[in-house]
Amino acid sequence: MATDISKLRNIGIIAHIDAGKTTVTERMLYLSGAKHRVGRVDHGTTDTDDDPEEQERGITIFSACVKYRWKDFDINLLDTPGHVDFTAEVERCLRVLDGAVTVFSAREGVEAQSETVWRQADRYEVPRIVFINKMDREGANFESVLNDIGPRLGGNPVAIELPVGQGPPHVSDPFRGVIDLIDMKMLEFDPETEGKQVNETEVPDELRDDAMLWREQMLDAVYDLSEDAAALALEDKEVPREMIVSALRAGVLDRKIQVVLCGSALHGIGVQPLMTAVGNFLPSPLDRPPVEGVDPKDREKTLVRRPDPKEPFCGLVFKILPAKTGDNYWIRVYSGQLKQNSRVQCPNRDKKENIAQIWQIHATKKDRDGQVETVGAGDIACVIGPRFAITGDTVCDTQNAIELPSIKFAETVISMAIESESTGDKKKLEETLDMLRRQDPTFRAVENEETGQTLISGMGELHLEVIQHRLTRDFGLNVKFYKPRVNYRETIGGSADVVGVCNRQLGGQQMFARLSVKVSALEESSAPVQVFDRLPPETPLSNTVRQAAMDEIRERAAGGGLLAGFPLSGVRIEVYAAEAAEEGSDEVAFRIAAGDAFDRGLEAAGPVLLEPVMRVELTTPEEYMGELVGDLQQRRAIIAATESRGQMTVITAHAPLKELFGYSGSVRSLSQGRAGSSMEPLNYQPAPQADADSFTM
Ligand SMILES: Nc1nc2c(ncn2[C@@H]2O[C@H](COP(=O)(O)OP(=O)(O)OP(=O)(O)O)[C@@H](O)[C@H]2O)c(=O)[nH]1
Repeated sequence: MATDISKLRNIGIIAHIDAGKTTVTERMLYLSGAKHRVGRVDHGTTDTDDDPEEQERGITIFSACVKYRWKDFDINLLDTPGHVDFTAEVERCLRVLDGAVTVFSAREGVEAQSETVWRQADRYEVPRIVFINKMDREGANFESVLNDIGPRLGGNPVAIELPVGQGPPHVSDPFRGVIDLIDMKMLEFDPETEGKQVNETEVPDELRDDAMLWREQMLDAVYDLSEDAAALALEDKEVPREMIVSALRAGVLDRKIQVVLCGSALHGIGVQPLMTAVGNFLPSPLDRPPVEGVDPKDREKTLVRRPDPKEPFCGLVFKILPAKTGDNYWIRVYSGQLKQNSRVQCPNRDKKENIAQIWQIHATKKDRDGQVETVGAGDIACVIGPRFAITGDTVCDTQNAIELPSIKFAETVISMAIESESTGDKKKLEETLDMLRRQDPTFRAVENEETGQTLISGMGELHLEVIQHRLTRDFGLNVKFYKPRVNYRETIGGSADVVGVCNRQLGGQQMFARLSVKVSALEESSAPVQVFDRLPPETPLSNTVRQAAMDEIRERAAGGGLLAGFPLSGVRIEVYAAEAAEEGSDEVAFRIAAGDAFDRGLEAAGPVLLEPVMRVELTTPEEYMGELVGDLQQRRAIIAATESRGQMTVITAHAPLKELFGYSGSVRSLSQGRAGSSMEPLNYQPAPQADADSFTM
């Protein structure tokens, strides 16, 4: 177990699909001494695991995070899927990792999806290093990828390696190793040992001038980052190696630069220097800012926790995996120590949780996975025992509670009603949905007691398809699925000034209240509803009556819009005048007037139905462009960008989700399987009038 936090690295590998994330990961685990497990990670074939220990314990190794040692560093490598349809998975990893290796393909370079993950990493302020993979591929071009990182991603790459040759064996100057620009050594990786054996030699004469030029470029970056190094350079003195490394490290940690390395993970070239670079240039938990949260008892109060074992314990649940022996809770510990057989607080659920067992999952056989008694600040571990927390929840010391910001996941955009075919299955379905919901924070399931159906919601058609398969195939449930529909929202088109009135006999008494309300549309139609009490101080209302009127408006707004009760957004409601009578102007009267004002205001401001719009990315050979664009236009899509990348054209379009059901299948058939598509929620936009009318007819 790691005790020296300064040597601990919590990292993820982020990349476009196919850039080689899995291959790089596998190679790192292999080189650090792990058993080679190709194919398991991305194919999810853990159910065929032949490791009896894994089966017995029901823990799926390599699913969330593995620990390995490289030199004197302890690395926690988090698994991040590259597929944009599951960006939530990437979000949760970015939240708990300290640094990342971004992998690009030397052939395809910076792809659209690389931009998505790069920007996600920017948002979480994650320091990065870059690995340009697939240097052995035909058409590999190190310099062109390097030069794209600035303009396309806003990065500032600094090469610390230079490839020796590029491309496959049959080209005149194939890729065969790298030159380390810091130590000015040539590194070659023996294919006989799958690259395990590294031969270090002097830089050959014919490459020396070129390498010196590249080293100068690297040193220019060092001078910008370190005054001491710049001063030495001015005096024409050699900058010591340690100073170069520490200046580059500081630059990476401050997110001013990204050091760049290259290789071919598939052929075991260049991976050891990458592993060393993870230790040298990526942050330890001590290098990251302390975490901030709020005091659950006084949410105005900000609390801070440092990665110090002496601080009170706090951690974040970032992944939950079901297991026969009790769900596996993956926790990043931010401060203090988490102890086995202890109880911790989960402020998000207002519950106490048991910590029955703590496991560390090692990648190497010699370190055997093991149960540990404690896990310290900065580290990541798998815990068995909790029952209430869901992904994104905080767990903390019961006496020193703190609630960390939860992981933000996008709202669901698609729903489907489901129903168990037999009453016997009903309970099992409920339990399974509950388990899936805890595992997957972007999945919702709400039971409708009137119809007995459950409405499940997710991030897209593919997401619900995956859930559907899991329910029927993995859990053997007999479930009926209805047609999916998009999740609409409601807003208003304009503004209105209205008066809500209550003037009626109720229980033999005359009730009276009038409330003047201004309703207006917010600029952002998806912004939460704002309700303001702007009644002047001289208003003749008691605090309770006034509060009742405001509560009524807030409750009505939370109940949804006028068209069909879909969630309401983008609306501001200001209550600015009230009139009461001598008698009969109590809470009930003002609640009635407030409800009336709400309805009139929304009606007068013009209710608008909003539909989810997706950002679609389509990659196709030129010849299918016409047909695919025609198909997109029929789906009410707006083409936002068209770009040619090598032999492929990449189209970015914005289209309503309602028109995209079955889209990936249609792309495949229109292009004979040659084009591919991916989509992610973009925003909400007004739906066609006919759709809105269908709810009011
Ligand atoms: N020639 C060559 N092929 C590579 C290299 N690295 C990976 N590949 C191949 O590229 C393909 C994609 O590699 P993966 O490691 O699965 O890529 P990934 O980024 O993990 O892809 P996803 O899991 O789909 O996100 C596979 O066929 C690999 O064998 C490399 O260095 N050289």
